[in-house]
Amino acid sequence: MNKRNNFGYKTQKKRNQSNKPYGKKRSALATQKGNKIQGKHSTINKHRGNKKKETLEVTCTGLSNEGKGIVQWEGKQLEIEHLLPGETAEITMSTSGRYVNSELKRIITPSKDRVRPICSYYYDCGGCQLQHMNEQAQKRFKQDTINKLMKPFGKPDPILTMDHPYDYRNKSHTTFGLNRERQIIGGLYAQNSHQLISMDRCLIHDPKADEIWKTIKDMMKSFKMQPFNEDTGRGFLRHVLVKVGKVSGEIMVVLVVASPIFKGKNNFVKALRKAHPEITTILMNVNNRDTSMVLGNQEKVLFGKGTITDTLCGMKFDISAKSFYQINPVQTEKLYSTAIEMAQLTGKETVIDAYCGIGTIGLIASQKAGKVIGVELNKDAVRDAIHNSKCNGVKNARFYQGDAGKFMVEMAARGQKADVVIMDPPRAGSDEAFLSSVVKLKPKRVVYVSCNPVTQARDMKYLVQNGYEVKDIQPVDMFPQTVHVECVSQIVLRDKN
Ligand SMILES: C[S@@+](CC[C@H](N)C(=O)[O-])C[C@H]1O[C@@H](n2cnc3c(N)ncnc32)[C@H](O)[C@@H]1O
Repeated sequence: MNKRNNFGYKTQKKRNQSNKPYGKKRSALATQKGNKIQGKHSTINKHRGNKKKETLEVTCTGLSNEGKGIVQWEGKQLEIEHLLPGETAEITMSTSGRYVNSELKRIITPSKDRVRPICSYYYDCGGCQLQHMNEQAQKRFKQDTINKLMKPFGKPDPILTMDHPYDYRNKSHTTFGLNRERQIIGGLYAQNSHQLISMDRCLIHDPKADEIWKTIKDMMKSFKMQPFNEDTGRGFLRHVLVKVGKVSGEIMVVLVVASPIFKGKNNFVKALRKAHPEITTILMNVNNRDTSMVLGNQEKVLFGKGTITDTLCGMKFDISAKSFYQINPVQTEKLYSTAIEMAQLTGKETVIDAYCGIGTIGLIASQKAGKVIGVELNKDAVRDAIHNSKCNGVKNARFYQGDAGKFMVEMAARGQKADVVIMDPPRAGSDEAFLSSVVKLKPKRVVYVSCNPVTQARDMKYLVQNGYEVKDIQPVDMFPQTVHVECVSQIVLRDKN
């Protein structure tokens, strides 16, 4: 058994021993970012000299953007996971060459914001980073993060939080491995690693998804299905992806396998459907590449239509295995309603839905717009968007496959017009090709939806330097218990332009 102190905190040494997949070793350091080295479970700070492991008493002065406690040490700033502002604690510092690994050992004076995490895997998994904070502290942390990043543009509105901040993820993917006793285990990778953490419930997943993958894990032995081992390249089942339509109740199960030869697949599908008659479609996805990407290119429908349908803001959306679909539908409705309100549509406008995924925002906006033009890189998502347009009887929307930046450059070169641009790029944000074309097209309003306010603030700065001003900023908590925060902003063309 691992030892925990009063606050449920385990030491790094104990954590490393838990549920390690057979024969797999935790590797040492990860990537270097500026002057900081990011480690697997702990923050590793660059420092000169060779020192032995030592224990220090420190006081936390604030939180980093990643939710880590900031402490000062010998004139340097260290970031310690799971430490809260105002807390005094013992940390261990171990030096290896030029690198110092600092981590929390014992909390001496706990913060009033500290709670015992309700997930028993919290300190092993790393998928959530804020469960040791109460809800008010999580809310304050996210609001402060957005306020700091958006300071050059004005004061953001209060964050829209979730009433029940658990069970919200409509998509989960589980990985399988063998433990030391060579029994099959299933769970999630620890953050930034391929260390499999055996678990039977993730409190932010839809509970149904966890029941399904556990059934699959229990079926594996009788179907002689081995978990795939990344090191040896042997084994069959790599992951199970489950997507749940929260409103429709439809469920998709994707068996991600290492080889297209799936012996006994009909019996497997029959047994799985018998155990879970609520599953509406089952797919096999073949991923035989040496990659950390979950899904491969080959896909075969084993049962059902191969997609699920869900309802969002009163419209129906078909979702494929590979298409992006927001993972928290309760908060997505708040996000989309805010975005469409910010677009201030009157029924006449030409709206660009850039990075449109399966067309959700554009199709919802089409009810209030003259016409919608959607652009998206993923061809499966574009196919879904076109299908979704037809299913909802939308006549004024067109969707195109391609890079949004290139698409906008071509639009600007052809002298085409757009009144409103709604953009929702991936975490990396947009690019100069896209943003400079927005500046050329001069839409009256840009509504920028983002899951990464750091890149959003960078892109907003470009627009502000090129004729736009920020009118409204609304953070939305789409990912409770984690450090992530969604943000939508309304950016308008300044009068003189
Ligand atoms: C955050 S998702 C937003 C999707 C959609 N707006 C929604 O709310 O469901 C970002 C989307 O951008 C797409 N994407 C990524 N890079 C792109 C690019 N260069 N050009 C166009 N789309 C891109 C991704 O495939 C993904 O569907």
